[in-house]
Amino acid sequence: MGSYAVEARNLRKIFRTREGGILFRGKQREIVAVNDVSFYINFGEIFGLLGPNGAGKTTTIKILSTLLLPDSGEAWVNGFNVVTEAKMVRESIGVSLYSDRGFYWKLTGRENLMYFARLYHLQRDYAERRINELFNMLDLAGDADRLVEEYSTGMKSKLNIARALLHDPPILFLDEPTIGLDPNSARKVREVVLELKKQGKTILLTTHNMFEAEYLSDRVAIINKGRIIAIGTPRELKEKVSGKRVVELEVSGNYRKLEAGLKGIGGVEAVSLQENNGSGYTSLIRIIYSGDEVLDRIIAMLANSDVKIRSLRNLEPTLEDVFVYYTGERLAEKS
Ligand SMILES: Nc1ncnc2c1ncn2[C@@H]1O[C@H](COP(=O)(O)OP(=O)(O)OP(=O)(O)O)[C@@H](O)[C@H]1O
Repeated sequence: MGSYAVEARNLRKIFRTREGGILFRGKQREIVAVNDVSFYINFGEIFGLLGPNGAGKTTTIKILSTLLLPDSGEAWVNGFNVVTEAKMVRESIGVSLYSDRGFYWKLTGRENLMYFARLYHLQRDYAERRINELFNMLDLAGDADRLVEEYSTGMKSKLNIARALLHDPPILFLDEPTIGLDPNSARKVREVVLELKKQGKTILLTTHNMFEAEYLSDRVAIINKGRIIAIGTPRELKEKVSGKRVVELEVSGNYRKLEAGLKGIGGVEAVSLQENNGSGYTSLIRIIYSGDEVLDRIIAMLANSDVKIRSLRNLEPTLEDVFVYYTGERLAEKS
């Protein structure tokens, strides 16, 4: 446990809620948000937790940040136990949670960071220098003295990351660092993540964007419904689907009726659907298959139905296909 930056062993977290909320006290429901999750992160590594909404990524980060207690299992961060040595864990980490932007809107970006620096008992001189450094690193220098209420989503996200870095922690947890950002801000945040790695930081980031996971991470854990379904370098993960072929068909019409038939074609290994591909009219079917002539059979089946093929693309397998291969579902393609 001492030799890893982060180690999680069989973590499990169950939320118990009541249907209908507080007013209508309905049946109790159990949600296993994190189910037997184990992984380690080496010092200096960027580790991506990739999974769709509700997969358990944020809950895992909250357990590792000491914000939630696990129901069972153990975890260590920087060698410290997240339950029994929570204070030492908190001193070792910087956390940027997607849901928590908690800034004072009527203060400037700089004043906000100064406030948090005081909360961390940072020396004033150090804090002033560090805040300037972070504003420069995040391309926020020009906006440092504007009120946070005037900040765009991207600027608030960057300020959130700056706050996590104030005390220069060796380990960073970034929850969906680029979600909702415009492409330029997202690119900047990715550059900053790589720069932080160069400085020797260990970074755990969550994302539902497979390109981001692949681009940034040394190793990736794919998580779905609370369980880790595969772990490895992006290359190792893609080897699980190497040798297989991937075709993406854009179709219009009622595809659902055909789904079982397509899955039944010999050589078809996984079929997944993304409905209403932006336009609202078409769906994207992604099919992983192996063997010759399988594509001909797929096309023949579609041609004999009332579904119309709008376009067809052969693709190189990606992490998305690893996810599809294991789950038969698609990652939400928002970003
Ligand atoms: N406080 C809570 N009470 C009840 N259920 C919760 C609570 N927090 C999370 N959950 C549930 O636990 C599951 C995992 O949620 P979590 O936020 O960890 O997922 P996630 O992978 O981070 O997804 P997202 O990207 O949507 O945040 C979900 O089903 C969610 O509804």
